[in-house]
Amino acid sequence: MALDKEYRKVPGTTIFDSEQSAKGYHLNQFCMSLMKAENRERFLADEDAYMDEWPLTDAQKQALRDRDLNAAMREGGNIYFLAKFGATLGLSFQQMAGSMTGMTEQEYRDMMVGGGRSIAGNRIADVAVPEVERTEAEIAAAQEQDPMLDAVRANAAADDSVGNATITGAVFTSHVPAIGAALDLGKTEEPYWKAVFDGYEFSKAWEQDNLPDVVFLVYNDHATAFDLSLIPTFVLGTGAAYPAADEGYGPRPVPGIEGDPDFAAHVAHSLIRDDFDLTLVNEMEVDHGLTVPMSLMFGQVDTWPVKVIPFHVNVVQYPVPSGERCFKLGKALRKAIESYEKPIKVQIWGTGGMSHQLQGPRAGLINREWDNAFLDRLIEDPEGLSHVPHLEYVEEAGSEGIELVMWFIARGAMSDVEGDGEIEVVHRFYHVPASNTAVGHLILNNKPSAAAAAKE
Ligand SMILES: O=C(O)c1ccc(O)c(O)c1
Repeated sequence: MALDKEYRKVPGTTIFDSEQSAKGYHLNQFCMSLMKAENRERFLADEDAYMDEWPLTDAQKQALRDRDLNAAMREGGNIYFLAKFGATLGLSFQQMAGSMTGMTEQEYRDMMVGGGRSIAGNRIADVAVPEVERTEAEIAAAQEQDPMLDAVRANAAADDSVGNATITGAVFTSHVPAIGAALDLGKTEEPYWKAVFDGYEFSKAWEQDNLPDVVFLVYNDHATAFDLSLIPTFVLGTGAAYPAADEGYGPRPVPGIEGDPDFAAHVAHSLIRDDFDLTLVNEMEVDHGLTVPMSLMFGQVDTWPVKVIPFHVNVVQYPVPSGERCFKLGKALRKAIESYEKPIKVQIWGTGGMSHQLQGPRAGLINREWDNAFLDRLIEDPEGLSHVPHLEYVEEAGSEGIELVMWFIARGAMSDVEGDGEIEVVHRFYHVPASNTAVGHLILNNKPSAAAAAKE
């Protein structure tokens, strides 16, 4: 079922949602650049030359040249960003707002002094014209004017296939950086590393046979994209591309990640409406937390064969989210994915863990028994396991073992959780050590019941 966007019907109003944001991304970032005095000077000295430095569309540039804020908003501009442009031109916020109303500056000011625009006549019902009363030409003209439908039309034109997205499986794996280094430096045949990579031979073959269109990849950033200046709990990547980060040893020699902005925007709408207050990010570099699982599952390739939606969870600075919260998020994620009206196949990956402690006198802690009990319960009793408190992870699985809470997002999205399907354990692997860490790996096939599959 498509998400309702009734807000598009409010007269004289453009709601800045993910679709508009994607459309106006460069326009808004261009406006942001005008926050610097030096850039304002360069813009005012030669507007076209400065605009040409940005990947703006002709329509966006023309809107700016015309000082037409309505047109700029149709092209994806947001008023708070456009206000930087207006300020550069010396306009007050009242002048900017008034310029969009068809009134003179004086008329607008007088209206505001007189109590502002009345709500009477400005509700949805006041402007809704019954379709039958409009000629086809009028309808076509109105649709042409409706910028909010552009993204929808573009999607429809690009894809005429029918059916909804399906979750085909879940992959759980550690994401130790040294595994990436071993691959990149050609050490996979060394006995120490062979024992690790052998556990993924089956996985690579399985992944090729069960290639999804998109991987929803849950991981934690390790002080790479997010340092202490910004500590979001949950981050959803809504961008088009994510380069591999330089974590201090030079960037890994792996391809960049291609995102899926349209699908990610849909997931964002659905999850946020279900009260998961996500941070959305359009530009970020991704570290070993994301690239090592990709290498383990796809090997060394020139291009990754799937699109990826990165999903970061803060497990670095406490308070970090609980297993329960992540499990509930997984359930909401299933709803979000299965309501996406394109017949794409999606895998959800949970990464991080298993037991490891990278700090202090207890560094090197490994708890095989706890790890294997975790894997057993993740399969059989994920709901019960999700109630394990943070302290148990830290005490039993080491301070960095807390990464395991992320696995619940993938597990919560499996059909058996809601009782309308089953999972099948396809592969399980456990090995100690990889650097300071116990490596755990699990692959689950997701098998929704026939009734649940038909509903999708
Ligand atoms: O075992 C390690 O070396 C190691 C280092 C950094 C990580 O983020 C990690 O998960 C493991």
